[in-house]
Amino acid sequence: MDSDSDSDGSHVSATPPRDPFPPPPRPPQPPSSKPPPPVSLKVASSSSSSSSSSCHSKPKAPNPSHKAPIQSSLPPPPSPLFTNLPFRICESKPVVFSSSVSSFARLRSRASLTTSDEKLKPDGVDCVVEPPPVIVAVNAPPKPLRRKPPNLITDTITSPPVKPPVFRTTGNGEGNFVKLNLNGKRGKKFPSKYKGVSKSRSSYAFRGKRYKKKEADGQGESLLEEDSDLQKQVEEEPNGFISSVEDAILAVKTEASDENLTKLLNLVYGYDSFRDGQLQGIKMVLGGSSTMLVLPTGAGKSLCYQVPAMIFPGITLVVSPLVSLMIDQLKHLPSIIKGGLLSSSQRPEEATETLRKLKEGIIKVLFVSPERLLNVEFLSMFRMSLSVSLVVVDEAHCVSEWSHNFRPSYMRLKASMLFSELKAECILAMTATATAMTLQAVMSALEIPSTNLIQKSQLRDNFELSVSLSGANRIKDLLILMESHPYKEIRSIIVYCKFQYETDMISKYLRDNNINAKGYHSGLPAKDRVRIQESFCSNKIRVVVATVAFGMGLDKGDVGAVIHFSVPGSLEEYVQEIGRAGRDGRLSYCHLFYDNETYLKLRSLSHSDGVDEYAVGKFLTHVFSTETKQHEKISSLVIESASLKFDMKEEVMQTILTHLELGEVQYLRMLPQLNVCCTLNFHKSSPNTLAARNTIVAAILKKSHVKQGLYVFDIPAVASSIFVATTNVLAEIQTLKMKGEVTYELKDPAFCYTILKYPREICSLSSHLTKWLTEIESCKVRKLDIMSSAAVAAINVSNTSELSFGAKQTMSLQSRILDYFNGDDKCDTPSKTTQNCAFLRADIKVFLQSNRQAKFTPRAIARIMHGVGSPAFPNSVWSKTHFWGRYMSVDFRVIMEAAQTELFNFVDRNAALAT
Ligand SMILES: Nc1ncnc2c1ncn2[C@@H]1O[C@H](COP(=O)(O)OP(=O)(O)OP(=O)(O)O)[C@@H](O)[C@H]1O
Repeated sequence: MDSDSDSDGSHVSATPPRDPFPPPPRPPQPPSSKPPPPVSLKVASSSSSSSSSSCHSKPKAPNPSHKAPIQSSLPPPPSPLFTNLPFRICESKPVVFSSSVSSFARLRSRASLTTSDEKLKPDGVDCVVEPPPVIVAVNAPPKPLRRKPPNLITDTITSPPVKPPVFRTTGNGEGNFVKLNLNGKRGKKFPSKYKGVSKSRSSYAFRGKRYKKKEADGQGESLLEEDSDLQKQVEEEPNGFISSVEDAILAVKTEASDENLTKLLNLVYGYDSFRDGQLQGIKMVLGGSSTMLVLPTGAGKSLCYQVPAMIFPGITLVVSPLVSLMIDQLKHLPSIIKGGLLSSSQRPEEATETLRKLKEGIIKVLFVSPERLLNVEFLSMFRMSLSVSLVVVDEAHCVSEWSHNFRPSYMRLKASMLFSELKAECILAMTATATAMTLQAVMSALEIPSTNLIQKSQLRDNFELSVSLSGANRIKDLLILMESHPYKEIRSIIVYCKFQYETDMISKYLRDNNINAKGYHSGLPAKDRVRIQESFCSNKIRVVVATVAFGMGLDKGDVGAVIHFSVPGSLEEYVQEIGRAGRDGRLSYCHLFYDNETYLKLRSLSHSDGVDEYAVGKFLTHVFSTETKQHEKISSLVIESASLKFDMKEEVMQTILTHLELGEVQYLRMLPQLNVCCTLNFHKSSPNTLAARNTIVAAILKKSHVKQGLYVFDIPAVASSIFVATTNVLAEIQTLKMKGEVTYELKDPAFCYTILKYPREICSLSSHLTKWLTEIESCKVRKLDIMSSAAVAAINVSNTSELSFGAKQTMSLQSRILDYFNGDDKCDTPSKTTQNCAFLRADIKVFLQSNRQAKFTPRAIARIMHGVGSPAFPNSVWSKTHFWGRYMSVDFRVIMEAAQTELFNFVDRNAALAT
C-alpha cells in the first residue's frame, strides 16, 4: 500500500494540533505496552511536530492549467496531486482489480437468521446475509489564514474570518432550500420561495433561505423556511455579483481551465483553491466522462457535483441513501444553486411542488432516494420533458453487496437504467469508504471505466488513533478517558455505541458526572433528532452519544474527538465514524474501547440475516405460486406474515425480491409497497348504486368479503381483476372519501410485484440465491473479524522503539486501514470463537426434547444458542430459555452442524417410537 502518511515514522498529522494557542501538553506515556484503557491514549507531540515538518517539506505540485474546452477536455492522467487540504491526503495506488468476489468465496460460515430484539439490534444496521451450504430442513498542508477557532472548551480565541463568502453556505444551516417539511410538521407548506426575486434574473439567480430554528429552547422542529431578512439581503445583493458569477460560469463553459474553475470556486464558495482530487473530478465530469471518486471523509466530494451542476444545462440528480443526508446536502448547497428534494416522507403536496419546480427549470440539483427510481411517473417525467446532465450516486459503496452498507434499493442503479430511463449523460459515483472489491462492483454496475477512477487515500492523517482493551468497567473507562487530557478540553465529542439502549444509559451516566451529553439513535422521534443535532452543531451539547444513525453527512468542522464505546462492525464503519472528527483539518482524537464480549455479540448478530436454502426455496415457491401464475397480475406479499412464515427479516425478503428483479434474469417487476388490506365503509349511496357507475367500486364489491357491514378486500386483487394499477384503486377510494361516500382503513404493508417470467426450476434458483446471500453473510462476519484484528493488533503494538505507544497505535491502525482499502484484507488474529464444545450436542438434545412442539431448523437452534432472535423465534419468547445465548463463543457453523445431527437423531428416535 502506498501511503506517505507514515513516511517520517510519525503517526501524527501534519496539521496543527487542535489547540495551537498554546499547544496541548503531551499526555502521559503509558508505562507498559498494554496500558489500561484510558491511559493508553497518547498524544505524541514530538511526532506531531516531525510530522508537521514533513508535511511542510512536501512539495506542492503546481496547479496545472487545463486549457481544453469542456467537450473535449479529458482529464489528465492522475498526477501527483497538489494538496491544499488542511490535512494531507495520501495518494494511493490505483486499484488493480482481481477476480472480484472470488476472494470471499472461500469464506464459509454457516448462516442464521436474525434478531428482533430492539435492545440488542445494532441501530441502523442493514440487511445483509451470507454464505454457506445447505441445511437440512427439519423445518493538506495547513493554511494559516484559514485556521478556524480551536476546538477547546477553554479556548476563547477566535480565528480570523475565512473571507467574506457572501454566497457560501454555512455549516449552521444557511443555505439554499426548497422548503422541506420532512419531520411531520403538517402546518407548513412550501413557500413561494421566489417571491420578490426579480424575474429578470437568470436561472442562477441568487435566493436566500435559512434553516430556521424555532426557539432558542430547542423545542421546535427545524424547518427550512423563507427568511425575510435574508430575502431582503438577496434583493439588495448587487446585480454585479450575479453577473460576475454568470461570467465565471460562461468562462468555464468556454474553457474549463484550472484558472476559470478556480475563479468560479472563489466567487461562489469563497475558497482560494481546490482540494486534492476535486479539480480532477470536476474536469472529468465536465468532460462528460462517468467518474468514480474516492476521497476521504470531509475532503469536499460534494463540490465535485455542485460545480458541474452550475455549468451543465440539465438537472443534476443526486441519489442518496438517507433522507437526513439529503437534507444536509441540500442545506449546504451554495445559494446560487437551486436545490430540491423528493422523499417518501414528504407530503404529496410537497412532492408535487418540487416536481412543478423541476418542470419549470427552477431546480438544478435534485436529491432523491434510490427507491424513487422505481416510480414510473417519476421516470416518465424525465423521459418526456427533463434532461439530466449528471447522475450522482452518493455513498456509492451501497451499490455493492460487498460493502459494509449494502442497500438492495441501490441495486437498481445500473448504468443501463440511468442512461436509458433517465437519459443521463454522465454518472459520478462518490464514496469515502470502499475496498477494491467494492469499487470493482460499483464501477462495473455503473459502467465506469477503470481509467476514470480518482482515488486518494481513504484516511485523513489528522487523526490520533488509539485502542484500549476494556471489560466490565467500560463505562467507567469512558468517564476516565473523558476526564483526562486531551478529551477533557475538547468542545465537541461524539461517542459511538452499538445499541440504542446504550446511548441512553451512557449519556445519562455522563450527565450524572457533569458532562453535557445527549443520546441519539434512530428510535427517537425525528424532531428530537433534529433538535439534538442542531444543539450539537451550535455547541449547546458537548457530547452526543449515538448509534451509527448519527453523523452521516454531519459537517461540523470542530468535532475534536470520536470515541468508540464498542468495536465497529467493519473498518469502513470505523473510518466513516472517525471521519466526523477533524473536518477542520486539526488534529483530532479517536479512541476505541475494545472488549471481547461486544465482539462476540456483534459476531452473533452478523448471522442474523442468514438464510437456508430450504427457507429460500419456500419463499420462492410462494412468490411464484400457481395462484399468481398470471402475467401482469399484481401479486403481493404481506410483510409481517411472510416474515413469520419464512423466518426471514423484511430486509432479507426485499433483497431476494430485488435480486429477482435486477439479477441476470428479470423474473419480476417490483411495484411500490403499500398497505394491501382495505376495509371500506359506505356512508351515502348504497354500494350497488356506486358500483353501477364506477368500475373500481364494482370490482371491489366482487373481490370483497363483508364483515359486520364493512367491505374487506385486497387492493392488488382488485387492481389485477380490472387491469389497473394499485395506485388507481387507492386514488379512487380517496376520491370517494373526499366526496363523503366512504371511509376506509388500510393495513398490512406488503411488497407488491408483477411476475414477468417464471423460473424453470425453483431449486436451482434458490440454491443460487442462497449461495449469494451466504457469501454476503460471510463477508459481514469477515469485516468484523478484520476490524477486530486491526484493533487487537493496535492494542498489542510493542512499546520498544523510540516512537511513543500512541504513535505506534496510530501507525498500526492507519496501515491496517489503508491496506484493507487497497485490497489486502488482513485478518491475522484468529476469530475468538471456539470450534468445539463438550456439552453442545447434549444441550441441543435437551433443548429439542423440552421444546417438542416447535419446528426448528439447525439455523434456528444456532441462533437461539447465540442469543439472536428472528421473526419466528423472537427474543421476547426464546430469551427465556435456559440455552439462550449460552454458546455465543462457539462458532455459529459448528452449532448448526451439531444441531443438524441432533435434529436427525431426534426425528429418527421419534419415528422409531411411532412405529
Ligand atoms: N476547496 C475547498 N476549500 C476549502 N473547503 C472546502 C473545499 N471544498 C470543500 N470544502 C469544505 O469541506 C467540507 C466538507 O465537504 P463535504 O461535505 O463535501 O465533504 P465530503 O467529502 O462529502 O465528506 P463526507 O464523505 O464525510 O460526507 C465542507 O464544509 C466544504 O465546504
